[in-house]
Amino acid sequence: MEIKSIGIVGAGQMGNGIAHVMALAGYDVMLNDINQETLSAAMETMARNMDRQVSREKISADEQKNALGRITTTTTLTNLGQTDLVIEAATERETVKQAIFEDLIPHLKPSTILTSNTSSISITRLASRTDRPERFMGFHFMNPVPVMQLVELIRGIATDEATFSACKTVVDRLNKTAASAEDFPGFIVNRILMPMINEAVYTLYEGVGNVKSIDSSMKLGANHPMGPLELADFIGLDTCLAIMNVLHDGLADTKYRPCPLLTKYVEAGWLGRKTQRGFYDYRGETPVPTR
Ligand SMILES: CC(=O)CC(=O)SCCNC(=O)CCNC(=O)[C@H](O)C(C)(C)COP(=O)(O)OP(=O)(O)OC[C@H]1O[C@@H](n2cnc3c(N)ncnc32)[C@H](O)[C@@H]1OP(=O)(O)O
Ligand SMILES: NC(=O)C1=CN([C@@H]2O[C@H](COP(=O)(O)OP(=O)(O)OC[C@H]3O[C@@H](n4cnc5c(N)ncnc54)[C@H](OP(=O)(O)O)[C@@H]3O)[C@@H](O)[C@H]2O)C=CC1
Repeated sequence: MEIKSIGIVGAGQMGNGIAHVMALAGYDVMLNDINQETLSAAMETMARNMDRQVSREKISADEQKNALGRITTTTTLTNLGQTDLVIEAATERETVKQAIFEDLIPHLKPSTILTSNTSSISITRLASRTDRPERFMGFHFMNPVPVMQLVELIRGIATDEATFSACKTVVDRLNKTAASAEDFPGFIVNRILMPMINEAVYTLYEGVGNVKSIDSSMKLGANHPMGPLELADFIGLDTCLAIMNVLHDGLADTKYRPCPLLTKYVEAGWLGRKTQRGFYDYRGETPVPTR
């Protein structure tokens, strides 16, 4: 089945990045969020990110105009029912994702493929609550979506080959690279990346280093493009904590216990860049470490 239209649920940093690349690749995109302001902010972010691509001659002004014209926004979830492929990119909480799929199901075409951009939650469990586990899978983009090359494709226990192949065709059309991962907590990237970030928070918690020395050490000593605490702020500390909890619960091993300092930042509402404060304070000209 050929995918022509794509519904995206959640217009946060991942949702707007996914809409951006899908529209540039020629898909009709319908972007949904519970918040009209979030939808307006997402359209502004996409226009700004495409402006930068035009100024660097990665895309033409016409391509930008056509891509932005292919995106419609809606606060009514059920409007996504007639799209060919739905990518759920709402907050990393299983109850939120389940409620979205439950509300959407009565309005879907029989052929619509359902996917989730979840960073860690069981695809098989999400699929089992829908009417179409064979047409359900994980479609996991990396942040920032317009820049990162990888998309993890995760089959649930019931996902059929036609669904996998339709999603793989979409990844190919985006000129990105698909990696197939089995459905275990955190899949591949976050199974490896998130314990490193959590360990960086323990290194801070135990006073082995401060925010600046930990990030500089990993940038200059291991050639990472961002230090682990800077990266945690970039991903969102709520998302990092949610992923650690899924690893901890799902793999039942104490080595995945979330650092209490990570929990404390999330309890404070210091979620990183998206709330302007996390391991760094972003409210001034340059980011200032908070510890
Ligand atoms: C949590 C999960 O489930 C999975 C995940 O996503 S894990 C997180 C994975 N992501 C990472 O690890 C990112 C690590 N960081 C990096 O790779 C780099 O720091 C970075 C690409 C984000 C920025 O790179 P940089 O060299 O410092 O900045 P800069 O030169 O300004 O930007 C490089 C390019 O990225 C673009 N870019 C940067 N931030 C962007 C953003 N937020 N959105 C869109 N484009 C962006 C720039 O426009 C620039 O594009 P061109 O090459 O086309 O000119
Ligand atoms: N951040 C990252 O680096 C990565 C994240 N992911 C995954 O992508 C998903 C989204 O993460 P991210 O974009 O960072 O998170 P954000 O917090 O930036 O965005 C989530 C968005 O979903 C909205 N939302 C919440 N509930 C609903 C709902 N019922 N219907 C529609 N929209 C809703 C939120 O609205 P409001 O703010 O009003 O609550 C918010 O706008 C998560 O599953 C995350 O694990 C995957 C790869 C990388």
